[in-house]
Amino acid sequence: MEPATFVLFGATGDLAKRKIYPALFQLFVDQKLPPSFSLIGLGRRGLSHESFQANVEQSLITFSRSEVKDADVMKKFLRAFRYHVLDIDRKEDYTKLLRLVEERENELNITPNRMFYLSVGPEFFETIAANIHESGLDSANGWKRLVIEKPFGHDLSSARQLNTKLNQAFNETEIYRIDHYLGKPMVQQIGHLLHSALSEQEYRTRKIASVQITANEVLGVEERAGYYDHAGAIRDMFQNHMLQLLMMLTIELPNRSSVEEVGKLKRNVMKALKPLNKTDVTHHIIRGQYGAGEIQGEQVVGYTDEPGIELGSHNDTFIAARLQINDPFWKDTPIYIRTGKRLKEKATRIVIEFNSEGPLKDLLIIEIGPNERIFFQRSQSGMENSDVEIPIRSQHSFMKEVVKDAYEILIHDALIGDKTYFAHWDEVELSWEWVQPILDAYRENLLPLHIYPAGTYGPSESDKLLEIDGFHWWFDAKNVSINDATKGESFEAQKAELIEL
Ligand SMILES: NC(=O)C1=CN([C@@H]2O[C@H](COP(=O)(O)OP(=O)(O)OC[C@H]3O[C@@H](n4cnc5c(N)ncnc54)[C@H](OP(=O)(O)O)[C@@H]3O)[C@@H](O)[C@H]2O)C=CC1
Ligand SMILES: O=C1O[C@H](COP(=O)(O)O)[C@@H](O)[C@H](O)[C@H]1O
Repeated sequence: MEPATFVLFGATGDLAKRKIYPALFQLFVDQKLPPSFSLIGLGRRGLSHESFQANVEQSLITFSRSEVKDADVMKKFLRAFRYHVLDIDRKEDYTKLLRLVEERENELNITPNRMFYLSVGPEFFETIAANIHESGLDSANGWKRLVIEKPFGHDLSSARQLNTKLNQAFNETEIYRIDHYLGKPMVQQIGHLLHSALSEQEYRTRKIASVQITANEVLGVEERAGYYDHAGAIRDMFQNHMLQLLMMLTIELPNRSSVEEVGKLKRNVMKALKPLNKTDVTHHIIRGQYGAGEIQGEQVVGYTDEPGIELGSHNDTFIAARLQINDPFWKDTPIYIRTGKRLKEKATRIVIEFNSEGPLKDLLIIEIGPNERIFFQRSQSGMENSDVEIPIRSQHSFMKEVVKDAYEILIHDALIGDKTYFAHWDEVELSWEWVQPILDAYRENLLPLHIYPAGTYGPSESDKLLEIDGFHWWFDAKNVSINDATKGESFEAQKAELIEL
């Protein structure tokens, strides 16, 4: 791996502490960082190199998943860390930063490969990219990469404008847009797993009746009111993570696919998605907001009583949607997506329901979080019994190894220059295009805002969205719980057999 300098904007922030430092440390322990690695942390607050290193150490002690918490190993890792005071708007701070970066490159005798990681609010992305360019930080004789956190824009036009600005300093091949769902090991495999799991016959005869993609959260808005109250579930989760899950599920990736192939396949899915207009939205989208309720035995306040939330806010904390992909394979299969905060349980999962006569349904279940697994199950709606799980034995490493954190995978990919599991501009733009009529309908209040009690599965209208098509959400406690699986029949063809992928 080539040597590199990791220039981290927002080095004193929450994401850096909880995710970026632990991921880098794990890569260090696994010997997956470049041998000559240097990190320069940036922020406004004045810190010495030593106190910065001490803060990073503290975050490793609190958040690292590594079993190695040995003081000597940490010290060795922390030796690579320096801190520099920088105000994003002050051009002279970038000139000083350039000097420090060059000094470190000379000390370590490394090629000036520079990775600029923007772990700061999105309002700063344009300014930082422009100042990097003007200061000459981007013009050394090595590679340069820009890693940016979400959200990428606030709507279609702001996303386009942001992209144009970033392109003045970095070209598309140098921009790495993080969507941490794309770093989840199961998500990287889902298209492949789905297509391998379906037998040839099922695949050809198109027996899939429906697809459900769920990302339920127990957490509320927490300390992020300022951001979330202007984003809502639609921008925070749906436009990015949920549509990425849809793309990853419905493309079939050849084994060694290039970044261009992946981008093209994902683009095709988004282009085939039947567009909504403002008036269709009412039939396809359910908007919700949590009220007060009980979560895991504790009373919690409603969204509008959360600290920092605007009085009478109409912001959405839940969205459910019915989508349709107009391509030969998926055209008759409704796809339902839902995500929300303050729901009964944390669960990110995909359920594929197969066509069948009678009450027993054959399901393929792909659990993405909190645990990762994939299995077939025969289930009966509304009953406490459902049947034998047929786990799918996979050769894929994630089934055998400790599951890696998405940030470990994505930071490593960025360091080696692999953009496969980053959001490409075309698909980001197409996602905003699809979502824009919903944003318009929200703004014009064309869609009711359903208040749901915290600790439930969202507004009952989200159930009706499926009921009119003859379906229901699987595995809500009122239907069948995955954990309550008991004995019964299993898929005839796969009975008692593990399925090898
Ligand atoms: N936290 C999370 O779980 C997630 C965050 N994100 C995204 O990551 C990014 C960072 O979020 P998070 O870490 O939570 O934010 P925080 O508010 O915790 O941190 C913001 C960071 O930006 C720095 N900063 C703010 N203003 C300036 C300025 N004018 N000049 C220089 N530095 C500045 C702060 O440093 P200082 O105060 O020292 O100036 C601080 O290090 C955001 O884009 C967010 O949307 C994405 C997914 C999850
Ligand atoms: O990006 C975000 O994701 C988290 C949910 O991520 P997960 O990996 O725990 O499923 C969400 O809580 C947050 O609001 C959002 O910004």
